[in-house]
Amino acid sequence: MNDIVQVENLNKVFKIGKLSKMKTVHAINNISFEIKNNEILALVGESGSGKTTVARILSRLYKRTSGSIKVFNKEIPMKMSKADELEYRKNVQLIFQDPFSSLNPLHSIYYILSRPYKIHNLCPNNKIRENIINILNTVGLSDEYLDKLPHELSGGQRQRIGIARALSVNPKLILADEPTSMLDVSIRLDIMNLMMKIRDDFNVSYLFITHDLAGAHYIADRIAIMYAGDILEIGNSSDIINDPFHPYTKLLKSAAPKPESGLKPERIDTKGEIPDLTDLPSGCSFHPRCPFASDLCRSSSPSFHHFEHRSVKCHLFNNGGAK
Ligand SMILES: Nc1ncnc2c1ncn2[C@@H]1O[C@H](COP(=O)(O)OP(=O)(O)OP(=O)(O)O)[C@@H](O)[C@H]1O
Repeated sequence: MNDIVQVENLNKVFKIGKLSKMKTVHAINNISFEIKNNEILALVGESGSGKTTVARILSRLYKRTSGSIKVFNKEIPMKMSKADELEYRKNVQLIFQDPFSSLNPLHSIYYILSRPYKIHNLCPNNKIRENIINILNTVGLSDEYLDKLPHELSGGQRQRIGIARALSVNPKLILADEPTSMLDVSIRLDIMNLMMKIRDDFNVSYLFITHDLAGAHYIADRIAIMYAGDILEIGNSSDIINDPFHPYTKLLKSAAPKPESGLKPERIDTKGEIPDLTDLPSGCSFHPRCPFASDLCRSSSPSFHHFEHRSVKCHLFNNGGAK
């Protein structure tokens, strides 16, 4: 499979506060990953681990502090011409978490879905309506929604409109930032199934951001586990869920709430919370919470150890890796 996106040594810091009280938030700390053609990569982690920041950098809503981003093997510069920016946004679309606020309440569904066709000049004006109806059908809605306002739709229907809007420009990559977290449990599966069908029918790749390990297992080919702006384990979904290697992945699995997901609870003893990103701990960022932490973990940052279908950033694997 060819890579759609290659991210290398990505960093993002935010400066917060003023003058002498200014602090540096280390939101993303030197992460690397790739998303392959037709692949769904899930980014999983607790609140504040940096998932949304990654999506915002990839969608160019945030500027990266440093690091390299390649799309189709072409380096994406920090600054782009307007034409290149438009082309980039056509290829890389974002679906938002909140289907209630991501659609302008004053505009009809027709108007909302017509914008991408006009902005990107995708077809003659007299073809827009036909294309919108096709895309509505693709996301499981009919033309009776064209004249409705967003408040007349359910959360699931609104998220379908968000997906239709993203899909209308024929993107190569969709960045889906917790697209199901605000929906009823019964609707979540429908939306994930729709996204998977779209992946197959339109050959798009996704970066799927979620707190929910079970949801990630359901939809994703590979999972990257994020903690304090870093990726601690990345690899094949089934391997990571059925047999997590990193102590933090084990912790996430043990906290996964859904017995019907097939996840077997495996409690590990741990303490504490995600570290202060303005004052990251020395060594491994997870060591203050890790029941297996040694002096080495406190003093030295681990590098990745590579296994057949995954990579793990943990000193426990230094000697080939007893788990
Ligand atoms: N614009 C900003 N200015 C300052 N700090 C920011 C900004 N955006 C994000 N952060 C900080 O960066 C860190 C990562 O935030 P981010 O929203 O990416 O995490 P997340 O994993 O997506 O969390 P959640 O699941 O709650 O959305 C947090 O400490 C957050 O406070």
